[in-house]
Amino acid sequence: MEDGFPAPKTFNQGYSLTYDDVILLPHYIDFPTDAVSVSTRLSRNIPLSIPCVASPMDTVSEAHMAASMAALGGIAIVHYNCTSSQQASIIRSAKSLRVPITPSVSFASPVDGLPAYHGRYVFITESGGLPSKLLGYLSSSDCENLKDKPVKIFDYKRDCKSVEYVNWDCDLGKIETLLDEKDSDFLVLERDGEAVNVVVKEDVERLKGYPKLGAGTVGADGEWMVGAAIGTRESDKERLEHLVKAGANVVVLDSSQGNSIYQIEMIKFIKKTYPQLDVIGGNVVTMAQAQNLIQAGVDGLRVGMGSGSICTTQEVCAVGRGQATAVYKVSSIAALHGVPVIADGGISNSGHIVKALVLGASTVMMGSFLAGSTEAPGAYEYKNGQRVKKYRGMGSLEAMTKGSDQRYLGDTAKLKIAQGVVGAVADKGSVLKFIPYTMQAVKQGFQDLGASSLPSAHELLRSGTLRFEVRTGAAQAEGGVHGLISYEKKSF
Ligand SMILES: NC(=O)C1=CN([C@@H]2O[C@H](COP(=O)(O)OP(=O)(O)OC[C@H]3O[C@@H](n4cnc5c(N)ncnc54)[C@H](O)[C@@H]3O)[C@@H](O)[C@H]2O)C=CC1
Ligand SMILES: O=c1[nH]c(=O)c2[nH+]cn([C@@H]3O[C@H](COP(=O)(O)O)[C@@H](O)[C@H]3O)c2[nH]1
Ligand SMILES: [K+]
Repeated sequence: MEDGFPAPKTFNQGYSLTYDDVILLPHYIDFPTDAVSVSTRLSRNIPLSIPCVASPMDTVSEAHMAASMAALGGIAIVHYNCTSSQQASIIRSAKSLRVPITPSVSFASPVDGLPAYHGRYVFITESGGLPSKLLGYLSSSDCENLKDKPVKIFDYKRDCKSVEYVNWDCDLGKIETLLDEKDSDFLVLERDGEAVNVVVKEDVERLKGYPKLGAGTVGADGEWMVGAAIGTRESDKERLEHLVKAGANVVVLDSSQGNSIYQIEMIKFIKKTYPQLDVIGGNVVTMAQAQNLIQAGVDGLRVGMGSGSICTTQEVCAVGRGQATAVYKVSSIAALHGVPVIADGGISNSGHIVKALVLGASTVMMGSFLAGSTEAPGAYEYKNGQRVKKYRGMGSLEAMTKGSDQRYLGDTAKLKIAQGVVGAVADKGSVLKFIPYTMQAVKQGFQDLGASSLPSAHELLRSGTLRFEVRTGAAQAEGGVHGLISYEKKSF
């Protein structure tokens, strides 16, 4: 008596399926939720304690995201829509944020006016950001007094004489004690003579209220592990040299279609030049694409073409694949070679994460899911009364003209075609809070399936014990909230 379909039968019917199209049939529970382990690998040699990766996008992954994802046991891949020295500086900065606090303050350079949105303080630094030399600061009441006046805030700053400095590797407990002892509202963390972070008392209180952090992603040097994205141009070889010097622990070759001569040559170059460095290739969605990159020597594969929330690739180029099918197909071949797979794009809830992992992925890479967090780059704005942050595709016109012109206007292509959009996502608070809750939900999904770990889920998948069904439109509607006049969706 057959009930549900095993994966090969579900995914070999000529349909491009995505997460919402399929549903997993529950199996047998013989362990508690807390017995589920979600520890995994990003690539051959990078272990993670949670399967979460922040996408290499300029509205997602910079220093604070990288430090916080590593503190959670995941990792971020720093984008490369900037100069190589800026990218290297983001990596160094992330590694200096031992306590992953993202301060609710703003930063300005000596030539700046009052920022439109400032938090409790505006800190003036040489570079207008961190790490940099601190030159002075203004409190929110100072800012109120200057409001609507066209001033250079540097002329009105308070000096740093009374500012308390502590070493960058100070832990949270010590920071808290020092704030009390010095009766100060904030402390500046410094490394090699530069301010690397500012910690305000209320941010310490907030951090203490978040779920307890587990094992972070720490490298052999005792610092956070941070990944970096690069392209496949000649100039990316020089960029990589800077990034490796800055301490990048893994490199992602960032392309929508990774099965190219450019990428294969780059993989071979990196494996020869930096044999200790893991290289993740992609993106791929078919077994043949994956096979080529595996043969070239990748240590991990990134899967997804057109599945991202800001992607227009499938519309513009007519190529891509439904993400559930893509993850299943690529993982099937990658597993034979021990190459971990990253399911990239299209994640909008914990159920999607469960599906991606159960279909064979070792991690999920997220853009929109993280872009509204405190840790994502950029300031919050208000749109129709809602607090939002900007989120944009790296193939959007706006992102392309910011830094990656060469990639698009390069040698042959003279006309720019966008493959992404610019948008905004709602404020979600800190990743340090919502990622642990999301992981708890993933563990509950695994428990329902009788999978106590990722390897056990993959074993259930390959043995045909896990059963799938494709949901009709009506079944999908039934699976969501329906039939109510109004409701509030609060997950935790
Ligand atoms: N996952 C997805 O579905 C998609 C992601 N994106 C994102 O947008 C960004 C840009 O993606 P792509 O346009 O695919 O970037 P890309 O850098 O791979 O490709 C841009 C163009 O440069 C060419 N190229 C690359 N290396 C070359 C070399 N050495 N010599 C000559 N030509 C070379 C490529 O063939 C392509 O025409 C990335 O951040 C990517 O992740 C964009 C579209 C889809
Ligand atoms: O077609 C695209 N045009 C773009 O401009 C673009 N920018 C990013 N990406 C890809 O989308 C992933 C993030 O997707 P989510 O927001 O759904 O997490 C990312 O991780 C990328 O794989 C793009 N795809
Ligand atoms: K899309």
